[in-house]
Amino acid sequence: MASASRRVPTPKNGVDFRGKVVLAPMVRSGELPMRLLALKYGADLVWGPETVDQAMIGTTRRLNPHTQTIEFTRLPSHGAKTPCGSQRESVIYRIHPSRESRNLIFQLGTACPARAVEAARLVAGDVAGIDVNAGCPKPFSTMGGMGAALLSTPDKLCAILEALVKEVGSKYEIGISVKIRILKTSEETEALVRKLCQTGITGLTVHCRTRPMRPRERAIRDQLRMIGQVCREAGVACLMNGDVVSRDQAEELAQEYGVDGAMIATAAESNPSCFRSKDDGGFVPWKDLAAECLQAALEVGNKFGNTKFLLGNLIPGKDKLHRMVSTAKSYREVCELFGLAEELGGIAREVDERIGIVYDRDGKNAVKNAKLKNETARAAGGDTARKKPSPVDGRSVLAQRGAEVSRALAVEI
Ligand SMILES: Cc1cc2nc3c(=O)[nH]c(=O)nc-3n(C[C@H](O)[C@H](O)[C@H](O)COP(=O)(O)O)c2cc1C
Repeated sequence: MASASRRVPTPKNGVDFRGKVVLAPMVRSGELPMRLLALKYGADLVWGPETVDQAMIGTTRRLNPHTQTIEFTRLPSHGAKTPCGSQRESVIYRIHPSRESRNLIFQLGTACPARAVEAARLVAGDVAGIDVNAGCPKPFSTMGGMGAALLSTPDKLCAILEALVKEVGSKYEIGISVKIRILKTSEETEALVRKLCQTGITGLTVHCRTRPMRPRERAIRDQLRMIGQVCREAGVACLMNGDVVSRDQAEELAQEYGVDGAMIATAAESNPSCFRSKDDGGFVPWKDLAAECLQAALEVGNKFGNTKFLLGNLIPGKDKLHRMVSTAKSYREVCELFGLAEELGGIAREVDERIGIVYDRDGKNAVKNAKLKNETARAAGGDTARKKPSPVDGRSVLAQRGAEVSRALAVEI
């Protein structure tokens, strides 16, 4: 891959993007289990999903003793309480310090330098870099002046990056970077990239689509060489993004266009082993990846709904397991569908319990969010709280279904 003549030095606790093939920031798809899988299969760095500054500000950082993860949690913003006065905290961001911190880039959604700094300071000690999202075209992002809207307000974008470099990058010795889209003309993009490279950032990722382009439209690479050149002159590492599907292809493209590395999104969403080169073993079958994803989700106590979403990306839509997983009501049920009840049943039961899912006599789900429901019932003088979940009798319907499915699919674990 291309080497720079002049380089913005890599901060002590940061990472150099040069020579790297990395997992893209993806809301929902880039949660912790997927990042761990991508790292396992050779991603050099992983971006977390965009997190809006205001969502981070006001969170509490704590170590979860069950999972050894760092969680940034907050109480629901509406302030509503259960009748007994307690509130359920939601996890806004979760990091596995020993398995990913040194390779994790936190991506911020922001439109304000002061708020960006306040939010970034909360995670700066736990990550290798802070990235600003200046490429998301979705209305929820652009309406607040964030994401791709920042491409139309380059002075604001530069002010945000400069504030982050000064107040967060230098103090925590990590890199600050930005992810942009290409603009309509090469001249416009060049002017923007030159400006951004003067802010003190260490890296820039360019998604080779313009703001109005849909994800299915092919990425446009004809501005890439110029962007790589401008970044190289300024000593800023440049990653390309858009329609990159594997490590081998990423390395070829980076060489061809004179950029420092590549970022992969949708190809990694459906197969995170795309980061492994052919020589090292190449792509892994989806059944193995789905089972590994489930295991990682249990280990880190991932939100159940998100785990089903991640599995839904890995399991082909036409496979009947896809639908069965999507209607599953507990981790234990998913383990049985995969024929993994023996290996993972114990931890699945534990995690289900922690997230408030209990089973009824038949081994089916009894109550979702049982803790909350029990609290409500207790406060209202009801008796739901006294009912304990019964152990599963014999061979449950779920177990039978799981065994059938895993036989049919010959899931090899
Ligand atoms: C499910 C999903 C979520 C995404 N979320 C983000 C995000 O949080 N921040 C961001 O900068 N881009 C986000 N993107 C865009 C990707 O990072 C990437 O730029 C885009 O998908 C193009 O890369 P690809 O052609 O490899 O898919 C998202 C894309 C997908 C598919």
